[in-house]
Amino acid sequence: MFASNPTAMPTTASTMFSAYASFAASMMLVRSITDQLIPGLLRTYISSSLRHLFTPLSTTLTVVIEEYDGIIARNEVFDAAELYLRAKISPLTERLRVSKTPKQKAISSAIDKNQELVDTFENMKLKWKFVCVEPKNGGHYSYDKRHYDLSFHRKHKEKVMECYLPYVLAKAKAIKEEEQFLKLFTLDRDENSRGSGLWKSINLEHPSTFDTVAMEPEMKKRIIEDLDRFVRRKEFYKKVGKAWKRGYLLYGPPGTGKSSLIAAMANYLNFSIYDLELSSISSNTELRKALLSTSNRSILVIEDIDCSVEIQNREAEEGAFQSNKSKKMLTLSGLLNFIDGLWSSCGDERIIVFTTNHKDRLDPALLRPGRMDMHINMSYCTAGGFNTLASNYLGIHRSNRHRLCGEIEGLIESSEVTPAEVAEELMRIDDADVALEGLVSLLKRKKVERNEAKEEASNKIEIQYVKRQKTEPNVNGDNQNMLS
Ligand SMILES: Nc1ncnc2c1ncn2[C@@H]1O[C@H](COP(=O)(O)OP(=O)(O)OP(=O)(O)O)[C@@H](O)[C@H]1O
Ligand SMILES: [Mg+2]
Repeated sequence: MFASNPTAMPTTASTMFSAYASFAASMMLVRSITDQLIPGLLRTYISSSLRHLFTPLSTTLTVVIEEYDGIIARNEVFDAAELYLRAKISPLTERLRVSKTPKQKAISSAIDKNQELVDTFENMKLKWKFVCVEPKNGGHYSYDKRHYDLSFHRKHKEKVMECYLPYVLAKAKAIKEEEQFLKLFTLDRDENSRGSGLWKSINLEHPSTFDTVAMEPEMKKRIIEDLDRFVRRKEFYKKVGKAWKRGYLLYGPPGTGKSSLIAAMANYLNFSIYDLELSSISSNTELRKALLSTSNRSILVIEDIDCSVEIQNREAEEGAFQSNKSKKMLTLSGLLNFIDGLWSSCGDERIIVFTTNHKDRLDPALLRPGRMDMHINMSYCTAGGFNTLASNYLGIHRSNRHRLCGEIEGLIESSEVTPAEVAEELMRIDDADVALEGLVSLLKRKKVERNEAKEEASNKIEIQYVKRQKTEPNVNGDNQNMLS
């Protein structure tokens, strides 16, 4: 077409040059306008996003498994990974953390921070990395933030989420059951309310079991049956719309086995213990946080509830409400509300145990029927309790009954001796004759002391009565004089 019209060429070329010149000029204009209108940062973002569009997507997907879900609740996947990975350590790992508790049969190891290991599952390759981030000065956290990075080919995403992670959880559960790793949790706090406020744990190594706790066999049987019924009745609790929880109040003098019984319950049920010291908590909000972050299948223990001054009784609480401190203070109603209300909606298979040396000092609201399902009196040592201790400490059973057992059984209940005192006496020496003779003299001494104390107390009452009679002649109820 061009060839057939030679005159057209110069016109076309000049048109092209002028078109190019005007295009270049417009581009420069656009550029200078964008430079002026779009700030530098946004420009960089747009250009990096555009670049990203044209670079191929990485084939690796990394899942982050943090130790805490939010700030307070433990992430069960993290705990499971910790257990699961112990069995996966390869000879190439460069740094390990090792530990062993008396109850563990073997040394257990875990990868140290920034170490990696590779696992395979159904032809998938999975890379684990343990990461610890130290707290920054002035940051939100005062403790190491720990997490695992789990990396794999992104095409396996569904399989990892639906098969591999559930497999890790199931494996960890099996390892835990096999090792009977019960935990004892306490709040990470000091008396100035410092610390992370999170639960920290050690392995619960308390050797107490229902076989070793000295108490009346009938009472022991009732407790075991109660616990059995509780764990069996998941469906029942659901059907009647009640929270799957059970409360026990253990009361009795020091050294009668309250803490030993709690450990026996934990060992029997395979439940971890959360030991909550109310004095380390300063507000209802903190209490809520602490309780919400406990796990299922656990026993929450609040010892010496009568000593927790702030929550002792409602009057004190009402008084406090008038002061500015009220908002910060831990209140009895905060505690009770939690037990009754919030607790109902937060998890399953929870046991709560209160202990006290003085049941009579507790607020009636705490003792109301329905609040604590079972009140257990941990009394001074009974004949039944003595037989358990004699069997545990000296190997004395019905078949090889010792000649002093009868005398001890006759003396023990009137001596008001605690199982702790009996245990101490029996542990003193290996020789059963000497140990039991020692116990007989302890019981006799205690009995005399007790009678003397009783006599002294009744004398005191008599003296007071006589004194009052002298000052108020009508103290015996004879008010004839007043009437006349
Ligand atoms: N009923 C019991 N059966 C077996 N051992 C016991 C019993 N009571 C006490 N003991 C022995 O005495 C020690 C102290 O008992 P424990 O701590 O269980 O008493 P407690 O009632 O919790 O006391 P406190 O009120 O001071 O907390 C235990 O380690 C255990 O050896
Ligand atoms: Mg105790």
